[in-house]
Amino acid sequence: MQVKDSTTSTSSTEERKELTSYPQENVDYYQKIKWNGWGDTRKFIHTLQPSGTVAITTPTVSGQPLPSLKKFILTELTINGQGQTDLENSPSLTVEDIKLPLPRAAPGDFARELRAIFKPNQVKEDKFARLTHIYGKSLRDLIRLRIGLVENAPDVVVLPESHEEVEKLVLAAHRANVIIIPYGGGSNIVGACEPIDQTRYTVSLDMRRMNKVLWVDRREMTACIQVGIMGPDLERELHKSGVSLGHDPDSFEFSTLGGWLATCSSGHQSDKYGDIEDMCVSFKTCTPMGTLELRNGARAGAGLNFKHVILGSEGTLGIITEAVMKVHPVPQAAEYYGFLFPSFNHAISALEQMRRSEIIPTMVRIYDPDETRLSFASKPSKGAVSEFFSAAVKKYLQYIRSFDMTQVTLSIIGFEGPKKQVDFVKKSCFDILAKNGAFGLGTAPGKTWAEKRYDLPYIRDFLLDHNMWVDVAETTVSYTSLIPLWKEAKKAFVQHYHAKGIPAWICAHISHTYSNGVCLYFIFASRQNDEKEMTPYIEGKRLMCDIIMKHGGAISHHHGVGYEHAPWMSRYVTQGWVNVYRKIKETIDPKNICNPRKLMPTIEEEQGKEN
Ligand SMILES: Cc1cc2nc3c(=O)[nH]c(=O)nc-3n(C[C@H](O)[C@H](O)[C@H](O)COP(=O)(O)OP(=O)(O)OC[C@H]3O[C@@H](n4cnc5c(N)ncnc54)[C@H](O)[C@@H]3O)c2cc1C
Repeated sequence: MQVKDSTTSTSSTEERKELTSYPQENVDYYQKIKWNGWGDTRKFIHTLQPSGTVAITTPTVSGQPLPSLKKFILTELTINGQGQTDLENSPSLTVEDIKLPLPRAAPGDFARELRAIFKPNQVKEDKFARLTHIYGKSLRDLIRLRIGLVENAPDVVVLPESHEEVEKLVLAAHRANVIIIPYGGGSNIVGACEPIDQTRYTVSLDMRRMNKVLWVDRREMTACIQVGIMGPDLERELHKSGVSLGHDPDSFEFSTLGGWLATCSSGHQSDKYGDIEDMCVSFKTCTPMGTLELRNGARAGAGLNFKHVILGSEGTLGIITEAVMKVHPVPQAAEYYGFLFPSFNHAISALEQMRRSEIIPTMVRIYDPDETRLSFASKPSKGAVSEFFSAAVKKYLQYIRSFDMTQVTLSIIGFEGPKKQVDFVKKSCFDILAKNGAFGLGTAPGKTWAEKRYDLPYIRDFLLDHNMWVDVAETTVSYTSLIPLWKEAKKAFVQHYHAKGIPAWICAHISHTYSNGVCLYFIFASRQNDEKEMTPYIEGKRLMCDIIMKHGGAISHHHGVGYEHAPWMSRYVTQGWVNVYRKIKETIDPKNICNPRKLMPTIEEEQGKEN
């Protein structure tokens, strides 16, 4: 093993600079995204104002107060009502404070081959480029960046612009035994892009310059797309031809088509348009054994569907460069409504009835009572009239409809498609909702949800700035196991931390629905200790995964595996399939250069010899 020196590598001032404003053309995405937090460097900054109120700055509003958020945090993150009286400060280190390991020397002819394949501005070796391609956006990643815990880094970041360049690079890397880690938006939260092998020269392959829609076929309703394209760019380009992909994950603004395919991603409207694997027709994958392609076509019954060997393979079998995706017309109507139910059970009962009726909305999100309260507490004040209306609704529900206000459950339900279809589906669903005690809030909450749907993750940065942490766990679970899992996970999580004298808070929502189950998504929070130790957090995450497995849930519905979930994979897919995967990997990538030590545990890890 090579011994690393912890000195910083050199870089030009221009490349090291984090951008806080960027009208410039030709700025790469990694320079526009927060290196130690979520999202765009220019917007969605939560701050604590001198008055003590939390405020948010967005591209359009500066310092908009969120009057209830601080009180909510201080009263909810407690043990038996006892907790902090004010928020503490825990600032992050700066880029300059962080020391990266020195880059390893490129083996053999590899450096010369890189220069032959790529233009100089496609190959970055500066500190900022290397630093921003080490981690994804998991809590563990952000904490390590904020405290400067960096043990390994890619030696070079390469930004390809075509399939042919990737093809040549992979073959050169195979010859030289160089590791390649594909990097899309870097939005994964499972350690999927992190270089773990410290012995070999490592390339982070940033796909985001491969961002073109190559063609749209309006007859077959398909589009061929370079997979480094980010969500908003993709939809903007498709809309020019009157079509849409309809894939809208919470990370939409900062993730790529390639990342979605490689992690089996799922978007808000998956109930109608399907998950990413349903939308995908074919793609090209550059592997050390050459490029693997699939035929286009509506469907094939000729043997195994090899599409599924690559989908979800998280860069461990090769690099996806271009994909043919199904598209659909930009919806004529898109209507989103808010409802309040007397309880989580009432909302689930309505959902099951809608599913059984086979007339289903485009999206159903159901927030449990704790997340309902978080949702209301994170809102900006809308003024006196709106506040009066909210108070009146509350009184009506409490005294006329006999709602127990501690159990109120918010749901956002959306309908998209041709207007006639939307009206038909809406009518059927509204009848079912009414029979299950739902109180309609109209389109205002739906509109707010649609406008703010990408904003919630920014709160995590604010919590980290104030010595707290928040993380998530999600799963697919059957209707039968849904409530038992929800109850046990919430109770066990809080008990686990309280037993150690640490405050804890947990909520959940249903984010995707199927005829045989749902995606149940937990959000949980606690306080950091002064040393920023990750053990307490990792214990909580393990606890959640174990409970999910106990109730027959999937180890992930849409966040993927990386190395975070790899320890559960033998139990989840069973050992037989782990062995099959290993044989496929050996065949396609015999030197293990493609994103090693992700997705499945190594034999040594299984035998407990490595962590
Ligand atoms: C705030 C937040 C919200 C999120 N919400 C959702 C959600 O609603 N739905 C959802 O599905 N996920 C969600 N995620 C998880 C994450 O956004 C998804 O896993 C996403 O698909 C990752 O895409 P990416 O482009 O960022 O990929 P990256 O994070 O860059 O990479 C993910 C994995 O894919 C591999 N990879 C990337 N590009 C390629 C390629 N071209 N060829 C081969 N392998 C490749 C990488 O090597 C890595 O293993 C969320 C994450 C965050 C932080």
